Amino acid sequence: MMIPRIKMAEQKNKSTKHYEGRWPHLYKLWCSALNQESLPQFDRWLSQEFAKNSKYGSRDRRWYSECLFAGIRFGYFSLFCEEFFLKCQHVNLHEKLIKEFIINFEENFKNSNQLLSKWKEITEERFFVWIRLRYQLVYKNKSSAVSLELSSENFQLETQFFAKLISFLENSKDISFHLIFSSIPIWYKSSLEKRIEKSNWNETEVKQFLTELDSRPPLWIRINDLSKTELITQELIKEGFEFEHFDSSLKVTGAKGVFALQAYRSGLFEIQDLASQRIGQNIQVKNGQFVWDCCAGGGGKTQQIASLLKNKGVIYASDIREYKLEEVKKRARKSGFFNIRCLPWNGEKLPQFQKEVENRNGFDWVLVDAPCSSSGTWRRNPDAKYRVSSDNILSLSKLQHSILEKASKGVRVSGHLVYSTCSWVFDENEGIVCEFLKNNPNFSLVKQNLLGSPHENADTMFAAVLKRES
Ligand SMILES: C[S@@+](CC[C@H](N)C(=O)[O-])C[C@H]1O[C@@H](n2cnc3c(N)ncnc32)[C@H](O)[C@@H]1O
Repeated sequence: MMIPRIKMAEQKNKSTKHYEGRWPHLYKLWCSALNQESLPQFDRWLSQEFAKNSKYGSRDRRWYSECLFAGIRFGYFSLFCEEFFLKCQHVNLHEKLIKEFIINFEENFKNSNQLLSKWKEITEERFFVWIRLRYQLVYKNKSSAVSLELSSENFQLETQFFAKLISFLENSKDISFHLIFSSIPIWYKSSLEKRIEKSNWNETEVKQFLTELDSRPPLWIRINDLSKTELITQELIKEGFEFEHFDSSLKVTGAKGVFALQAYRSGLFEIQDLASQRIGQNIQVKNGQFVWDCCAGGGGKTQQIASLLKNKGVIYASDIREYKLEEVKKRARKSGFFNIRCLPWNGEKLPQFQKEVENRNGFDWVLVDAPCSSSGTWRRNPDAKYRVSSDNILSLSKLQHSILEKASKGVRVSGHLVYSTCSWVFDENEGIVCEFLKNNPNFSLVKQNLLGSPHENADTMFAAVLKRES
């Protein structure tokens, strides 16, 4: 395989040759990802690959990880460029031509299977030409650990074509152009238009939202017990991390992970995105109250609620996947929370809670952190944007509506129902809440908000607080 000459700016004192040696390995990893039965959950798949390849050092891993994530992040864009280039490289580019090509592209690529089979047809070298050109634009504006540059004598035609195309995509008012530039499948166009309209986003907010998708989000941690803040920050400083403090949250930057820290191992803090923390903050529990976290997953929010309750109240954690509840129990033990009771639930009839719940006529708080498209987590998991198409959104919203309806039966009079997702799609959020309120006049809306990006440097999530009046 021909390896293009490249210049790497990761460490200026290292020879270019050193980095060139990595490209064949990168291509092999990329092929292996594409040869899975379906698009793998990328972060999980990559850590398994690294575990199999102990020969990769930590710098190599960081480089491969950044490049492969860029591959997934900008894979839709790369495919668009390659198809467009092959068809129109000798033609003068103009807005109408690009528009027509986008319509054609949308027709041909309607789901992840179609994308995946086309990605397999493009040589890895050509696929990464567009990725590298696109990635450079990110690098210009942000400090990043890795930079990829194409040598000027290689791929000149592609580089010139890219520059012309980008000037159209960046300067157009057409939302389809922005979607292509941000490598978001066009099938999200109507959802994004609806979000812009309903949230009344101005141009800056739209730009901020789309630009933040270009790179990974920062690492956010949540302090379990504020009285231990000093202990945590001391260890972070000692281990060379930098951080910014926001109430009980810290934005942490460092060359290594935080898993090895004593403060993490002894449960003094949890890794939790800021937007996810904002959801938990809606649950304003008082000492002694009862909470049901009915889609608890691995227990991120269960832990947060437990830290608010300080063992003076009870939390039931449920999920359809029982193995996830094992994780909830493990984390509870680590953090010293003794008031978490795990009970599987399949989203239908209420589970058999202990008598204590019946005695109180239900829960003070029920949290429905519903399964969703995960569109708000694309920065972290860019593969998620290809996994869901418009049809999936429809079936997801039916499931969300059903779970919310069933879970609401667990709320006592004057208690609260909190509905949340890690999605920015209106039909999974405000749309569900609106339908629920129509069917349940005994509930009223206290508040509903989109959380995180574009207003905070975090994922984008949604939370609505409803009160049972009678
Ligand atoms: C968004 S995740 C929850 C994340 C979790 N609350 C956290 O903070 O880490 C949604 C969860 O809903 C669960 N789920 C999906 N369908 C369900 C159903 N019909 N009934 C109950 N839980 C369901 C999934 O297994 C998944 O763990």
